This record gives sequence, structure tokens and C-alpha cells, in this order.
Amino acid sequence: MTPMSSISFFERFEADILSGRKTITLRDESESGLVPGQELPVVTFEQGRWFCDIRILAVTPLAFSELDEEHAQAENMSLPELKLLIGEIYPGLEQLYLIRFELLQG
Ligand SMILES: CC(=O)Nc1ccn([C@@H]2O[C@H](CO)[C@@H](O)[C@H]2O)c(=O)n1
Repeated sequence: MTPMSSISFFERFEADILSGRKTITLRDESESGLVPGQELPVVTFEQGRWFCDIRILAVTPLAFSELDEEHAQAENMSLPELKLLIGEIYPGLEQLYLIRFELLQG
């Protein structure tokens, strides 16, 4: 599988990522090949516009049913909001991957 050379986020999460309020993302298997220690550029999903670089800290399988308050807090939202959002992005998908990351400075 070709390694991912960038990761995209919906533009509406840009401010949360840049402020350090959002430190995880939940993705499907197609984006689970990231490796701890890997540094990569972050672009908007809508325009492909670069807005920061991140370092991957961990990639862990996580079932939708295991989502808890701690995950929601790391997403800077409530648990019901997070579950609704995941259900919209990945309808019916149980097997998610939790990707922890840190923001790299300038
Ligand atoms: C193409 C594609 O899937 N793009 C995605 C997928 C997910 N996410 C965010 O990650 C968290 C958990 O899913 C939530 O904050 C989501 O909004 C995102 O920004 N962009």
C-alpha cells in the first residue's frame, strides 16, 4: 500500500487543530496505515490547502461502540456530537482507527 503523504481534515476543524484543542481523529481502514513518528502535512478536505504539519503519535483500532467521553474531549466535542458526526462520515462502520497526533510548530 502506498504510504499516505498528507492527511485531510474538513475545514471546519482547522481552528481546533491549530489551537491544540483537537488531538485525535477517527478514520476508516483506508487511512490506518500511518506510522507513529511519521510527520506529514495537513490540508483541507475542501480545497487541499495546507494549514499545518503534524506528527503521528499512535494508531489504534477502535470500535464505534467503544467511543467514550475521553475521545470526545480529544475531538473538542460532546460524545453525542462525535457519534453523530462519525455516523455521517462513515455510515454503519463499526471498525474505526484512532489516530493521535501532535501539532508541529511552524
Ligand atoms: C475524507 C475524510 O474522511 N475526511 C475526514 C474524516 C474525518 N475527519 C474528522 O476526524 C474526526 C473523526 O472522524 C472528526 O473530527 C472528523 O470530522 C475529518 O476532518 N475529515
